Amino acid sequence: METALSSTRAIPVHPGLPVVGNTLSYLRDPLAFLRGLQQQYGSERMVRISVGGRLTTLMLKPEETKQVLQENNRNYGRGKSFAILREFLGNGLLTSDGDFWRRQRRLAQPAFHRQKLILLAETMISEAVAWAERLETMDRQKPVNISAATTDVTLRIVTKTLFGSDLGSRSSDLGRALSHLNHVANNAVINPFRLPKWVPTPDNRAFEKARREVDQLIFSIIETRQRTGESHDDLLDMLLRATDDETGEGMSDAQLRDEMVTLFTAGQETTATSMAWTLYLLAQHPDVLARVKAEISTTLGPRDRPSADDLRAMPFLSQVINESLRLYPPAWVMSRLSLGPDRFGEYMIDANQGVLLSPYVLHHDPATWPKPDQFNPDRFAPELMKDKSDRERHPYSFIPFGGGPRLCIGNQFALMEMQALLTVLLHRFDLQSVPGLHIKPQPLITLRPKQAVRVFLR
Ligand code: HEM
Repeated sequence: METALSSTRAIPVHPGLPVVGNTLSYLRDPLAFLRGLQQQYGSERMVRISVGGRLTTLMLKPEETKQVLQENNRNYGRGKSFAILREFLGNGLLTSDGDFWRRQRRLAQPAFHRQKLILLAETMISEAVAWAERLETMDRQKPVNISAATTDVTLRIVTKTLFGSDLGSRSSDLGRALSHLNHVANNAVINPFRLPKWVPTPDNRAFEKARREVDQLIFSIIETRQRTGESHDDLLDMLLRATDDETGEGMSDAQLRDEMVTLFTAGQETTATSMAWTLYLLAQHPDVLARVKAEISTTLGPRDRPSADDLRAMPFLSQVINESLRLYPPAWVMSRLSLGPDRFGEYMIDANQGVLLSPYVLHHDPATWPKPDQFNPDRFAPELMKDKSDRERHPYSFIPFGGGPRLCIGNQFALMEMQALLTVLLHRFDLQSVPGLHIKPQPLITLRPKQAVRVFLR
């Protein structure tokens, strides 16, 4: 014990201003701030920063990130930063912790197995085709707002794959109500002056109204399903029928509501944003675009509509998606709270400490990713998966979907959706950039393009 203590070294602390610490630098430009820390403290592997009155340890390397997310994951909980999300997601997979989370994850996991996802692939492909047809009716001389277009199509896909296609007019009501709730919640999360939810501010009232509307719709859909007993190939059905192997119990209606809203929220904006970034990058890199289009053409041959098998048979398309997720990971930071002490070599993190993990920082580490700002999908070619010293890249140097037991449950879903949309769109259209358009990332809850992405579809 004595040896362990004597070999402990203090984690470096980034100097800041009295009282506010590093809050202003962080708020001014979070991405530049985090990358600056990586440059300055990378060799120390972690650094302490003080943001919003709380000391947090930022992990700068894959090994320590892996320890938090995987090796010692039971030592880390969600912490306070998830409180606002919990207000509208309830106690769903994203916001719950401990044994409750473990049970929910066990129940939900089978719905995301590969074979089950294949059933959803057909819905994704049909929606992709309908999307391309809608885009075909637009004026080709004008640039298309691709951010709005990807929001629209991902909303349709997530509503259909979660709640099925038998909703009729309730489908668009539900899509609208959920995205409204999402929008209101986004504002709440980024508003530092938000008053407690019991104060009837316009924002709080809008939030309550949106939540009531979503709840009414979801509970009525669940009730119809239970009453008719009809079977559907959608996620709601899979979750309705899920029972815990250990206890034989299923989910309550309230829990189902929380999981459905969670899946919708976690799955829609992330995928829409990644799609917009990918199309932006492709429009800026005609050489890469030509290679993807050639791969799609060879795979599809004379067919217009891809099959689920086609989607998995295009390695270069997957490389492009990975490289886009590397440059612009929608979940750019993830936070945790330590439950007990944890040792990292010479460093010690005590109980009750904030820990920040950042896919964005890891994805831009020049030690692993030479010229990290360059878009180069060949980095993901199997023979090139090496770091600067020609070693295999550490698996945690690329974590757009997180890692360990809390790895994104929808990762395969999201990749399949992106593959379907990109395949159909790029097969039908030629993509061209709008001259002079250079878009910076804006780190909100997700890492969004700062302005709408516009491209020519010809
Ligand atoms: C490009 C798209 C996506 C990205 C980049 C992404 C990223 C992530 C990340 C990084 C986490 C881990 C968060 C943490 O550990 O703190 C996560 C968790 C989660 N994601 Fe995704 N996600 C995407 C799409 C989806 C989709 C399509 C769904 C559902 C249909 C989904 C559902 C979830 C859920 C439920 C969790 C919580 C899992 C748990 O803690 O057990 N995500 N996602």
